Amino acid sequence: MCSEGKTTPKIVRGEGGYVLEDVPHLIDYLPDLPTYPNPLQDNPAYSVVNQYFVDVNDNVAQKIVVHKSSPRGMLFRRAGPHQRVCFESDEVHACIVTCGGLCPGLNTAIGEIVCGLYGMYVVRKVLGIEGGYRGFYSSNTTNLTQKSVNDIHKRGGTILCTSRGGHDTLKIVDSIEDRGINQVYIIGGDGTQKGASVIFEEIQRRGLKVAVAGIPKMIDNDIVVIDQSSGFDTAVEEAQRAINAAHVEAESIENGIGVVKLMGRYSGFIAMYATLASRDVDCCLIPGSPFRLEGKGELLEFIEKRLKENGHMVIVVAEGAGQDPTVESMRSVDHQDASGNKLLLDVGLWLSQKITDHFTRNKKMHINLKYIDPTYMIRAIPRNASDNIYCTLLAHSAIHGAMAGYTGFTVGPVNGRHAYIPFHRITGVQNVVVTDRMWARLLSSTNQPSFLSSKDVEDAKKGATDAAVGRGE
Ligand SMILES: Nc1ncnc2c1ncn2[C@@H]1O[C@H](COP(=O)(O)OP(=O)(O)OP(=O)(O)O)[C@@H](O)[C@H]1O
Ligand SMILES: O=P(O)(O)OC[C@H]1O[C@](O)(CO)[C@@H](O)[C@@H]1O
Ligand SMILES: [Mg+2]
Repeated sequence: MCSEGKTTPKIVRGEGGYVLEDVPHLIDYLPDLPTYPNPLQDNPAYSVVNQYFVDVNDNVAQKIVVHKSSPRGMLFRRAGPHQRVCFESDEVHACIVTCGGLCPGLNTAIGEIVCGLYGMYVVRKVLGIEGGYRGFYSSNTTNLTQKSVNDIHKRGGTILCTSRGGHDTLKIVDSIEDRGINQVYIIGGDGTQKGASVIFEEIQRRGLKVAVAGIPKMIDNDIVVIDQSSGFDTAVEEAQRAINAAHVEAESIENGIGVVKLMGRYSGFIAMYATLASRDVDCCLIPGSPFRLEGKGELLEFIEKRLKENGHMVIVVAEGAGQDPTVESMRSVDHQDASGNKLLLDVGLWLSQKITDHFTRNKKMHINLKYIDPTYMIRAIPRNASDNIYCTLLAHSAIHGAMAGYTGFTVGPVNGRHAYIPFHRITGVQNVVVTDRMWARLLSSTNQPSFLSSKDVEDAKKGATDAAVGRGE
């Protein structure tokens, strides 16, 4: 595995505090590249729409809440079809790969890249790389056609299969070069985008006319800059079913406790949003907001209090929660998956055991605890309607960008508008739940204590500032 790319940021400054963080373009290292009229101008569907093409000077602002005296913030290039493209239709040989964990909407993204290339740009050569990054050099490939992807958007998973690890940059780029591929569409999470970044670096170093486009997917919502990652909405919706079940079980028995563990290795977005959406949850625990079990005002005391008040309670715990020293014992510190991600032991099981032990030990109350772990169920399902449309737009934006010659970018919505974001802006830092207004809404909705000491509050505030700096805000 290589480290992230070292591309120098392409910053364009103008009057009035204008700062564009542009994405690389093939012309940056292939200055004589010819351009062609975009075939969309003759497409009966698109030619009737006013202003279908984006202006090359259209930008999207990262910061939309500004202060009178504060800097205006960074701009990104607006995504969309351009009047001129850098590829002729019959010269395009595209490939698509899916990497990392599953996520609802992967098949939509694959299908829409294929159909978009065929339908909008009259491309006829699209290759599916099977089994993630290692598939470039060790697996089969499959020819993708509009017919072969016809109804895959209705299915969960990825028809191309996926994997962790196996990112061998040189072998991957050799394979791209040997096969004559000139557009690479890479669908995956934060790790995948890091991998895409180093592939782009190597392609640029070799001076190849190959556009590399990243399409972000991940249920954890841990990619910075973009508003929200695709698949997240579906995962939150599916998590409701587990929370409902926990609630029904808990309220139907004396002193019932339902514990639901939701995915989120480093970030607690699924847990936080699923809790806010449900309103049946009494307590939500996420990474970044430490809690302790024993002691005044701590978790076990709160559970006892809530049971006395309501007779039942529901706890949602993100899988990455409980990483502070108090619960250090449950962490498998030395273990990593093939991609280098930290492997955790089951915080839900650990917590359930601790709660049960506590109430058995002090004999004050007989509790009935049910532990529900819907882990893979929330990501192995087909995408919902909104993620389907979202993935369609991501795929189309990626195609338009690659056809226009942009490269080394991830596409995604920034304040509601799709933009091209240079890889390095999203690979350096991970998106985590900042204990800000949304977290305050959650605390107020569940009426749980924050479990934070004054030192924790200080640390959280510092963490929030650092995270904002990391996100470039
Ligand atoms: N720093 C890196 N450099 C090169 N490749 C990387 C890097 N980090 C991760 N990768 C590769 O990216 C692929 C996916 O990474 P990972 O397993 O972390 O999933 P992800 O894309 O973050 O998705 P998710 O976390 O949502 O499951 C793997 O094949 C991994 O080898
Ligand atoms: O078991 P796997 O496939 O490695 O996936 C588990 C991980 O996937 C994620 O959902 C990211 O896709 C993490 O939250 C979780 O830790
Ligand atoms: Mg990841």
